[in-house]
Amino acid sequence: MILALDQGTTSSRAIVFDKDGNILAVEQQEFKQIYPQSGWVEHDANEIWQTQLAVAQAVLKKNQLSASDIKAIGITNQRETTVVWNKHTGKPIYNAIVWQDRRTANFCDQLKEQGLTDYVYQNMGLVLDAYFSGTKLHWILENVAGARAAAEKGDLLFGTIDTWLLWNLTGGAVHASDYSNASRTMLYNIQTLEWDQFMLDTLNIPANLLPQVRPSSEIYGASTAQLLGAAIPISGMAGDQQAALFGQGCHQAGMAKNTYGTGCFMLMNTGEKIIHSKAGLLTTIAWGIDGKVEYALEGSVFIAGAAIQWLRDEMKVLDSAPDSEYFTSKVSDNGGVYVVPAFAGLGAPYWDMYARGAIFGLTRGSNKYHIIRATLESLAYQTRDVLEAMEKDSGIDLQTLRVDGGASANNFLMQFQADILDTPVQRPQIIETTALGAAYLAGLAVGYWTKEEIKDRWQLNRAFDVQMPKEQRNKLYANWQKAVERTKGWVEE
Ligand SMILES: Nc1ncnc2c1ncn2[C@@H]1O[C@H](COP(=O)(O)OP(=O)(O)O)[C@@H](O)[C@H]1O
Ligand SMILES: O=P(O)(O)OC[C@H](O)CO
Repeated sequence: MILALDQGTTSSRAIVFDKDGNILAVEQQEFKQIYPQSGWVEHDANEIWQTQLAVAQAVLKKNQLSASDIKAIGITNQRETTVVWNKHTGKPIYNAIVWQDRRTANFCDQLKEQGLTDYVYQNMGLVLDAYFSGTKLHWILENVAGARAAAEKGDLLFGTIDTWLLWNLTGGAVHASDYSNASRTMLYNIQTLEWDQFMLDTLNIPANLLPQVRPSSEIYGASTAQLLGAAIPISGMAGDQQAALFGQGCHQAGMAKNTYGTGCFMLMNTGEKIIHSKAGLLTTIAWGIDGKVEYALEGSVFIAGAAIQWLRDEMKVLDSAPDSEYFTSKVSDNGGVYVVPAFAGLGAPYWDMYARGAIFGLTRGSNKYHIIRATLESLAYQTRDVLEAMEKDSGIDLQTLRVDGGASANNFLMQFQADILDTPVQRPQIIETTALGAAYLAGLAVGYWTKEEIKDRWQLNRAFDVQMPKEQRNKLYANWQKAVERTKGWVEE
């Protein structure tokens, strides 16, 4: 069996997979979202580690498994989220700054004014945006008392969540990341496969903070014996979206998947080729395996399932996210209502750090069901924005879209998605493909699986074919585009 640790934006999960890639057991714990100011999002890095450890321990205990049943551990994680800790005490010096956090937007603008946009695009494959780790790390060094001096003395370590978990699991013995996570820092050169000295100098980041970057499937170290009962090799690591691409079996260039979690992330495998987007996508490292690095094009949508959580937690119009499907069926259409959930600005393909969320088209007859429906629909429209960019950049007309992630369980959403894209949608048996991908990467490295064995494992759960007439699709999407335009540049700083 393989144990996958899936550290997401809103919860930590531990999933045990058997040799056939089936889920044997799952444990999950949500943790605190911290919003210290408008546009800021933080996590307590200790709580991330504690919840992740607790679910790993619980999944073994509740299922009468022992460490010797587990051949390897794979780690997959929310990407970009930035932790800095003291390497002697193991204590974070500040909360983890989450990928959705916009506090460095102004600093990004200054970097743009210095003419860095093209450098970042060519060498990091990224858009110069507050999304990525580099400016978050810079902020911590500049703003946390004593941080700069401690960094210069060599007392601090930086990591994205993969690195933080690996360091804790190995009792501080291993400070490493994998190619896929490193490519999201805006500090890692995806052409030379090295930390980029020019970016480090520009952001004033001492190189001694940085983890070693290693392949996504190899033995990094072992968990310390007291954590899970005995030492277990940790042999797979990848950012959650790249892990999902792997878990969806998109191992060949031209294959793509879309994950509906907190955000929505569409990735297309482009093989060993770096394709620089002209349509607002990112170029990222998919994984490094067997001495070879492969790349992907990515469309990152910041708010997707999080908008449904917002309906549940802030608007209090839902008791649970799955209820959104039932409530949506209470109205026959969106009643002209459009929700643009630009709560953290807009990601691909717009890249507007100053956009904010809005509801359009309200009339006296609008009710909560329309708003719930319009919120679900917004996930599908955002996906179309990204798919159009993907098709332009790759020159590939996608015949079907493979989907996964929590919100892909929503049948209304998946049908609407196929209709709005005018492309059939395929949902696999296992929608926990992020964890599955991490398990595959870990299992490959310890010889639990061969590449051949995992190649054709993908199984269809349900296909959603296009049913909507063209005129209706065009009208809905045109209104969406109009709504998006009106949210842009809302915050003036
Ligand atoms: N049936 C559903 N319909 C709509 N949204 C859902 C449904 N189930 C879960 N979600 C949303 O999906 C997200 C959880 O998906 P998950 O893949 O676990 O995300 P993450 O890994 O980002 O934490 C939540 O934001 C939740 O609101
Ligand atoms: O937590 P998730 O699964 O929504 O993923 C977050 C992404 O990795 C952010 O880039």
